[in-house]
Amino acid sequence: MADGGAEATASPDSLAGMSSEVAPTTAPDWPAPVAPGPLDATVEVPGSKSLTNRYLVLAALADGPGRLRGALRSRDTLLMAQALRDLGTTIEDDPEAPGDWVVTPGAFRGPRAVDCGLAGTVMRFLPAVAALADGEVRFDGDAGARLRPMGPVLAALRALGVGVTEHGEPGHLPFTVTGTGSVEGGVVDVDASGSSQFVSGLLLTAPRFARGLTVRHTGPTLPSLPHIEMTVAVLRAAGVAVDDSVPTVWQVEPGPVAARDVRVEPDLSNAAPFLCAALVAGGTVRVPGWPAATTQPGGLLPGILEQMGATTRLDGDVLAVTGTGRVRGVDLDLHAAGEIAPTIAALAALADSPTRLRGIAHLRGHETDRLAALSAEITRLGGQAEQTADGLVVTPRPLHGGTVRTYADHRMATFGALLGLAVPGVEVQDVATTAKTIPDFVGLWDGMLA
Ligand SMILES: O=C(O)C1=C[C@@H](OP(=O)(O)O)[C@@H](O)[C@H](O)C1
Ligand SMILES: C=C(OP(=O)(O)O)C(=O)O
Repeated sequence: MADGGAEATASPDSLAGMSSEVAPTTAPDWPAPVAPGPLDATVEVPGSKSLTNRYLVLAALADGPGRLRGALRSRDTLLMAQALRDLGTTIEDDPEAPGDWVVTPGAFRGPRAVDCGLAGTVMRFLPAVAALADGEVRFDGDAGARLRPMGPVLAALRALGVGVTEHGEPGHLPFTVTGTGSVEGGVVDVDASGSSQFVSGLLLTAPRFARGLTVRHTGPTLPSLPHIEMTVAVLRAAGVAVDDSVPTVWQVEPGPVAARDVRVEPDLSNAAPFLCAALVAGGTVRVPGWPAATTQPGGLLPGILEQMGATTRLDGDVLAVTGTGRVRGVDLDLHAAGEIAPTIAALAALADSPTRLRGIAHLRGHETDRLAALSAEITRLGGQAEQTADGLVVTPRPLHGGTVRTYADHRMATFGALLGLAVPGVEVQDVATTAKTIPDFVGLWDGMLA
């Protein structure tokens, strides 16, 4: 089971190799169900993608075996696990504790090839790990992954003396990192206006650099700060000293990464379409396991949904969102929580007044150009949505049925599902793309409506 070995659960792993280019042509469009009436549902949302992939990387860098409980098993996390295995880490299921991953660190090895799929976390978090390997590590992914920005990560590694060879468009996959077994570290400037993951990916491996690492952000904007705070929090929880007292500068001390036994929070961004369903259909949707405090950007959802007309209540660890079927438009700066923008855009298209979403220019480099995709798909169904320099303006109009194109983007599929709750005749192309972060999306959606 070490070194590239298959894990015991065969079926979820088969998702990891699933090509998002192939899926759309083989699967029929999914008829998105119309809400049967006001909802009264409890939805158990699987683990957080962002936390699972951070914990996997830190466990592989740790000073002994660790355990992840409640880890997400989806395409992005299975790709991360497989890549770490290929690099020398042992990641196994525990037959005594189904769902747990037991991670035993090993020396990182090259030459190897990493399949990033379309996962930003894999393509941005693993190049720094590969710099610790003793040989070449080639990175590539889906056709769509080759469009996603990578330049600042590659420039930072080069500035740190790590060998990087680009094989295609400069600043994009595919590329090769040539590790020598160690990285000196020091100080590096990074323009992270395109993605917070450029910073997170350097910080996660930084404690294993000989001198640690100081990362200074140089760009005009910084998206997804909660995700960087998440990186800092998981590092600190593993005993790593991180100074983030100066805004947009992060200083990671060199030192051991403690092996840990961690439980992964539910994915609050994946909870979003279910919670939003209560606003669209009326009634109440509950999500158990809601953390009292979190660095996930989905923690902002209760406040946002209240602005859009919901009432929310946290009862112990159960978040309940209640809607009336009427949605209010909003003016929102989503730079901290860009990954929930497609879901909020669906609400906006069904609202009773216009919505402006700001601060999300970087969504043009997500799984697809999400501003273009959202504008095109809202328009396709008869709505009105225009791109701005840094977001979208959505002006509600009566929508009609039609096929929502998903562009290999899981959040475009859940966007389509949400519209379908209120608009008869919506079909979602390639709903299987949801497997990127939530493999049983259709089952959970049907269960919520049953
Ligand atoms: O670090 C992470 O886990 C993530 C950071 C964010 O990326 P961007 O800063 O590129 O938006 C987010 O959108 C993505 O879904 C996950
Ligand atoms: C932007 C996203 O993913 P990634 O981690 O691939 O960047 C997302 O899940 O919305």
